[in-house]
Amino acid sequence: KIREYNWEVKYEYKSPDCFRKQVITINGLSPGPTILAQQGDTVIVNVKNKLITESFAIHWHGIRQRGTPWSDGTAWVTQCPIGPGDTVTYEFKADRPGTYVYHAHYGMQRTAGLYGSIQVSLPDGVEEPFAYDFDQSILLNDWYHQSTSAQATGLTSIPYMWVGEPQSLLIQGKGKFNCSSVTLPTNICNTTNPECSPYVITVIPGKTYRLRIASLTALSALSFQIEGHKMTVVEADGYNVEPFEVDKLYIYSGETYSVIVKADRDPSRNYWATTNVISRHPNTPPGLAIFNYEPNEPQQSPPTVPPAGPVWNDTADQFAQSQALKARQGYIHTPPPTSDRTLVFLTTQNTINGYTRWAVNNVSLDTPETPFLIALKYNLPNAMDQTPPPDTYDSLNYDINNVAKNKNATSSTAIYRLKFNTTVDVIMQNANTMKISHSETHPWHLHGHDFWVLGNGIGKFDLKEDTKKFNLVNPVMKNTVPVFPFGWTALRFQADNPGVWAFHCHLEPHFYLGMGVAFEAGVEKVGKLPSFIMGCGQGRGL
Ligand SMILES: O=C1O[C@H]([C@@H](O)CO)C(O)=C1O
Repeated sequence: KIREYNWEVKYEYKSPDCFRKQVITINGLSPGPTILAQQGDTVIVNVKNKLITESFAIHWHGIRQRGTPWSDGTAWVTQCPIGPGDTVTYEFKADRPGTYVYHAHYGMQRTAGLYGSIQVSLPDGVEEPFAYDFDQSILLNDWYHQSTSAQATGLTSIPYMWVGEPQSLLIQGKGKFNCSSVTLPTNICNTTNPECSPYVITVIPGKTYRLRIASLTALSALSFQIEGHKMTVVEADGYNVEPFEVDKLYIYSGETYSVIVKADRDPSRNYWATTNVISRHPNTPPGLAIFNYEPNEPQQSPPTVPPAGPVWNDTADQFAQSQALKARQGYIHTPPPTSDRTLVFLTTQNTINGYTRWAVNNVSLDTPETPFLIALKYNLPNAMDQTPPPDTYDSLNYDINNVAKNKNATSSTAIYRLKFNTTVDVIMQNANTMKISHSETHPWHLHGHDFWVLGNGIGKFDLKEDTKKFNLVNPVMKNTVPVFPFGWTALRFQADNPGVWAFHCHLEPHFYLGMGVAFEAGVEKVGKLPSFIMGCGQGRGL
């Protein structure tokens, strides 16, 4: 079947957390419309850019884009940004069931509100291995009052102006900023504005719910919980996982989970659904929604105080959830037993000519003038740097637990070229930032593929010993995975999707500052590129 959507993208004033701000909307909405498809459907999205003076690109996060690498929507990797006034058509196959998202992928534009959910259901007659009565998408986000361009300008200025912690957390686009903490006229900040009434999840007593929870935060790692209710995790990034019960779900930017919740508590009252910042020292109040039992008043505040979130820096507990994720029996995709190439990626915070950047093996990714897919498909060698970035780092001499002696890095538009159909291991190694005794959690997202998560640990990855401990029996497959402070995460994937694909930290400021790479495989097999991606650099007129 074909699922066709017509979208207009434009700025509107919105007050998602009671503070009025210019927000990028789709058909007047942020979050935008949910894309609903069935496995095997073709999704067509006609998007008109009505931003007047700004371009964009939209990434379909978790959709592999097999056969349509030009529809991946990643500015400078798979396409030129779409200019004001243009209408373009993204077309792709929803080839796997599961929970996915879409979002802007140009500069830090995701932070302006251009995002939404994608639900891909199973074909008729095929059943999930878990039962539920109703299905609902819940998008979690963090929210800044400063505009995207002001944030981006600060990050690329000398001195560096860090974006800081977000002002609020949004649950399905709704949050509550404490307007009385600032002196602003009530037309700019007003907590009684109905636009920022809490999001309500309405349930029927006794029924079972599948909540499809996704995080598209700019910066924050989150925990999510529903007061008094246990949640059973059943899906992660489109794959069935061996069910496990939690009272709070840790979720990192770019991840999606399905949890099963039973509405089996005292139905005479409502409950809080809350989200809290974890992994970074929080300076953002929790996000609150109402878990409403019918027929209680939806907006009726629960009689209790919202449950406290988990301790923000309990890395062991966060790590434990990652360890608990296993492929579900009967749904295991067994990884190849060995890999053809191993990339060891040390990720660091650096300076380049006085600017703060992030780098992989000391190379910070620069944006080319001609998107990689166009440059490689048309063999335009002077469109990008040709010196291959390094496969590994000097692990013998690099101390991941201390600030680097030499903080300098280089920047480059060179990418990794993988042999088509080979198996590639990527070891993500986290290190100390430029601040003493400080390392952050980074969620890494791979475009165009899902990867097996073979293992993770705290400390420096030991190529000999840790490789032996890889889980080759029932590793979960994902498209986004956290790498914990001072820790490592090992991934394996098959370079079997012709195209050029970004692999990057999903935190907006970090990718913007170069924390990513691009992988090419089988680009000669890519079909004719559509003209809508070609409007910049050497792609013009080809
Ligand atoms: O990229 C970052 O910069 C700041 C800090 O390291 C310097 O201000 C921070 O917390 C980041 O994640």
